[in-house]
Amino acid sequence: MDPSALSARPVLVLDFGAQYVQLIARRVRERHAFARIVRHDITAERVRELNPLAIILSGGPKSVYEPGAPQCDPGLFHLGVPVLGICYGMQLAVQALGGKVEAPPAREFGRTDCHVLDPAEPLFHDVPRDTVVWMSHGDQILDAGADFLPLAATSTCPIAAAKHRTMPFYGLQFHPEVSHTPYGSLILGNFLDRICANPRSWTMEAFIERAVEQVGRQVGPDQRVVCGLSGGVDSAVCAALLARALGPRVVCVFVDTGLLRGGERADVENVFRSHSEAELRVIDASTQFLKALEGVTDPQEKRLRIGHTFIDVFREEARSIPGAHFLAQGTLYPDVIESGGEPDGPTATIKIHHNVGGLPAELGFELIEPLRDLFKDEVRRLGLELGLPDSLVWRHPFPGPGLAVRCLGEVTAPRLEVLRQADAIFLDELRQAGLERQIAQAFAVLLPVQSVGVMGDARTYENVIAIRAVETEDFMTADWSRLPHEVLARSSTRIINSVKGVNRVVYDVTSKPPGTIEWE
Ligand SMILES: Nc1ncnc2c1ncn2[C@@H]1O[C@H](COP(=O)(O)OP(=O)(O)OP(=O)(O)O)[C@@H](O)[C@H]1O
Ligand SMILES: O=c1[nH]c(=O)c2[nH+]cn([C@@H]3O[C@H](COP(=O)(O)O)[C@@H](O)[C@H]3O)c2[nH]1
Ligand SMILES: NC(=O)CC[C@H](N)C(=O)O
Ligand SMILES: [Mg+2]
Repeated sequence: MDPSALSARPVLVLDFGAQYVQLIARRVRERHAFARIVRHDITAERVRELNPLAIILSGGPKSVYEPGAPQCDPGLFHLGVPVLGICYGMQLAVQALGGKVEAPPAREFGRTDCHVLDPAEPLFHDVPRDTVVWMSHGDQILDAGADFLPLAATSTCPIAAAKHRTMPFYGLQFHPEVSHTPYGSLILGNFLDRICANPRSWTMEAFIERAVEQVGRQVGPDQRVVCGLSGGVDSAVCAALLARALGPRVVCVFVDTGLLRGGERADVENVFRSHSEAELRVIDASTQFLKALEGVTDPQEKRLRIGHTFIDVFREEARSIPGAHFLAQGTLYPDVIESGGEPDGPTATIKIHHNVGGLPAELGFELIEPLRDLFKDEVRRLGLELGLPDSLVWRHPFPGPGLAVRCLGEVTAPRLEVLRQADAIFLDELRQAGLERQIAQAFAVLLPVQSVGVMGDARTYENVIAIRAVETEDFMTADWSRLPHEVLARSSTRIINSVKGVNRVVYDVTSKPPGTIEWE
């Protein structure tokens, strides 16, 4: 299925390496326009094919005049599509269109007072003339040339915003996407609504309609869909959408990988049967997964093998489902971006998500991934819209590769058991402290190192468990939770006292970035 077929005309966000490029995409979506992040060197020809509503050029760490600084196809400026350049993006466009960019003596970082020059300018509609913006730049536009009209200024940056006099190009030296620019979201909204005539069609109701129609068209009346169901919110929402489109032609398959948490299998069965009438098959493939992981310690290799084993299991099961040509998965936008290698997507591979980069070349199925364009918070809103219970919609995510990517080093049954016990205790402590909803995801990790301890007057040399709790909405960025010390203390004591083979517990205080949520 064409991944963008379900979506409205996109706002393409060209990624020049900005730390929070996803934030731009999310802000655009909050304004009911469909944002897609693409590589900075996407060709003007490809952009024309994608028929975008607008183009946004992101910020970036380089200086536009440096050799090797990332460029964009200059043809973009002549497509007649409105372009908004943010920081690096503005500097790049102004340089490409005849202006001059340099590093002035004073750099600007953080909150800055900004003066809007013309209150009638649509980009600044309803924005106070004197406002605060968030700056983060060492370079700025020294001379925009005769073709640009300055729109705003700060005390050291005379061209804090500008527009081209004849082409639909707008530039902002400051960052409208961060919450420290109080009117930033409004400015982005003005760009979309007043300059791009945004039809505001990116809503979850409209999404459901389009998705149901698209899936109904794709799957013939005698064909059936195998839907990988994990108990997580993504696959539950995916299954609910498919059930709406196809009724009993959806068969949900839950795979017990042997990499699940304690009690997970029974939980998933209970929850699913209580809210869905679709068929559910539960398959125990734990031996197969453990065998595939034997001797493997490299994180990417683990993910690849897990992705392949999932497909083997789905294929085997599909043999007993007549007309099962399709495999549906609850793949989300972050899974796709982080796996890298998407045709138009940004290039860096962070990790191979088992359900994207981990798939074998010969799948044997046509994939259906109706959530492939959505962020997690959007999937949750979709779930609520589809009538799924709160308890399911707000479940913490659990990755398909499961405990395998939290069992650092080799994955063996005894090591998994140590991890499973420690994880259950930590989650139980969080539940008892009433912290579950405020935390986005929490888990234990078994490290491949041993440390010295003393227990009952005797020396020990045993495993280390790391515990991790993070807060985030979209799982693209995250901060570690400031858990109360008592909760950490109780978790640590209980884990060491009751899990055999563990003598030390540490708490992970790394945000994302620079860390990722999982350790592998
Ligand atoms: N144990 C499993 N059995 C069958 N399919 C699975 C299993 N684990 C993962 N999948 C498939 O892989 C997809 C991606 O997994 P992922 O963990 O990202 O999503 P999820 O489990 O649906 O939601 P969440 O992110 O909330 O855990 C799932 O939507 C599902 O289709
Ligand atoms: O189904 C999945 N297959 C995977 O291969 C995978 N890797 C990470 N995750 C989950 O994605 C979110 C972001 O995780 P990271 O910050 O570790 O990339 C977190 O919620 C992770 O648990 C995965 N889910
Ligand atoms: N945040 C940015 O985009 C910075 C752009 C450029 N590197 C500068 O310092 O001005
Ligand atoms: Mg999951």
